[in-house]
Amino acid sequence: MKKGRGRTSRIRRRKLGSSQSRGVNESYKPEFIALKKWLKARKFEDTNLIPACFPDTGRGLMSKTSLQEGQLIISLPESCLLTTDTVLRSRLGPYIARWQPPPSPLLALCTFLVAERHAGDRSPWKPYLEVLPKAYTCAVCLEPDVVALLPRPLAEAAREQRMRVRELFTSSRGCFSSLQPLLSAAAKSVFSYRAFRWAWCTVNTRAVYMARGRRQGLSAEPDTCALAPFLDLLNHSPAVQVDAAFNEESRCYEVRTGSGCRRHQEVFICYGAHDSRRLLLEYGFVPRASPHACVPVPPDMLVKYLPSADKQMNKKIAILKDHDLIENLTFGWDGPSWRLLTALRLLCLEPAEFLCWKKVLLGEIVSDVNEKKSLDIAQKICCYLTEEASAMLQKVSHMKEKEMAGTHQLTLVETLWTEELKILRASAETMSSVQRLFASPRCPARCHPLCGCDT
Ligand SMILES: C[S@@+](CC[C@H](N)C(=O)[O-])C[C@H]1O[C@@H](n2cnc3c(N)ncnc32)[C@H](O)[C@@H]1O
Repeated sequence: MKKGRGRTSRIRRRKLGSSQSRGVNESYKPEFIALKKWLKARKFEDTNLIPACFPDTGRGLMSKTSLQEGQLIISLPESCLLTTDTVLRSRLGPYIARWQPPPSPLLALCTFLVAERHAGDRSPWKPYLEVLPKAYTCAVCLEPDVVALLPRPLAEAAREQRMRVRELFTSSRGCFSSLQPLLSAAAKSVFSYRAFRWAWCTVNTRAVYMARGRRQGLSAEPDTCALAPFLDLLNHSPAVQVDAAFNEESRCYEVRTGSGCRRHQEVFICYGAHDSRRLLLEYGFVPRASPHACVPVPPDMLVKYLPSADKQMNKKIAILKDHDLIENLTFGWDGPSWRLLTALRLLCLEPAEFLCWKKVLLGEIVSDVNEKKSLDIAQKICCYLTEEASAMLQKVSHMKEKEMAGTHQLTLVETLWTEELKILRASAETMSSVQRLFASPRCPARCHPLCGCDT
């Protein structure tokens, strides 16, 4: 019997499949039946994908058959897409066209979503609106107490996002009230901040990229978002490649798989090479064990463990700035990034070595002393960030116990810190093994990339 083809391995494989990715079919649900009927009426041809709920990723799309590399998996006719043309051609169009200053494409889409949701049964988009999430978890929706638990730069970005959405809402109030003749309730209550934020999150987390020219009646801001019913049930995986674009010939938005997919597995697309913090900020989720995940080092941490008396420090910092090496310095699953290590090597140069700074920027190792010092500093920074992550996790756990904020939001933050802690521990481990090599007087096995071995 061939290895891995026996009964035991089949059972093991089945168990793996069920715990990791097997989804529960949701296509029987009334909202999906209605959506399918609506799509069919708009000439959408049935696909091999069905809505399902997955243990790790929640609601997504499952393949009924195995998919080949390069296969067309969705082809959504233009009539199913919700774009600014949909808005301008709708009953809202003549009102929006009179707004001064002209609204951005984003504002037009958000306004349409709020008005159509309010229209309920009267909206031709009802079957689509019915399957949209009722609530979101991207940063703008997080409670202030939860935002305060995020890593500092992310908390700042979250507050900035909140301010931006608030500002867009406040500055558009006059425009919303002009829609009163179309509404069956007071414009103020229909266009509440909550309703507007829901619409903003819908566009931000679900729209596909579809660049179009400027439309009359709208501002000059880029018009790049289209809502794509059904297609927007696809979840993100950094591991897949897809080809997705509007096909001018077929007039359909098409998605082709770049990698195959087994029957009954979740089908993913890739939203971009985003790290976990960005995914939380923009999409409201944190993937587990993502290969793109990393922990950024705040620029002020770089010099925290270096002697303040270093007379060349200002020059070194200026060089790092000139060469764009002061930001995007990270720890990853396999240790400090090349950028981080290069920045530290430069900062750790002894006065006599300073003339070699160009070599450092080219990736050369100047001396064992410099290499060891850089690694020691990297380890200290990693240790500091590890302690910070552990302390934050304790805080989150305390808040969960005392029910001081929404459990779902707290769990999201907890997942982020837990993932970062895992990365930092993996990084520390890699650095320790290299440091051990440096500790031995002769180092016959200096073959790790961090060793700088050039054989
Ligand atoms: C375009 S929608 C995908 C469909 C969505 N899951 C749904 O039920 O409608 C994007 C949202 O799906 C969720 N999502 C996408 N990829 C995910 C993943 N790998 N793990 C967990 N949630 C994910 C996030 O909430 C994100 O904002």
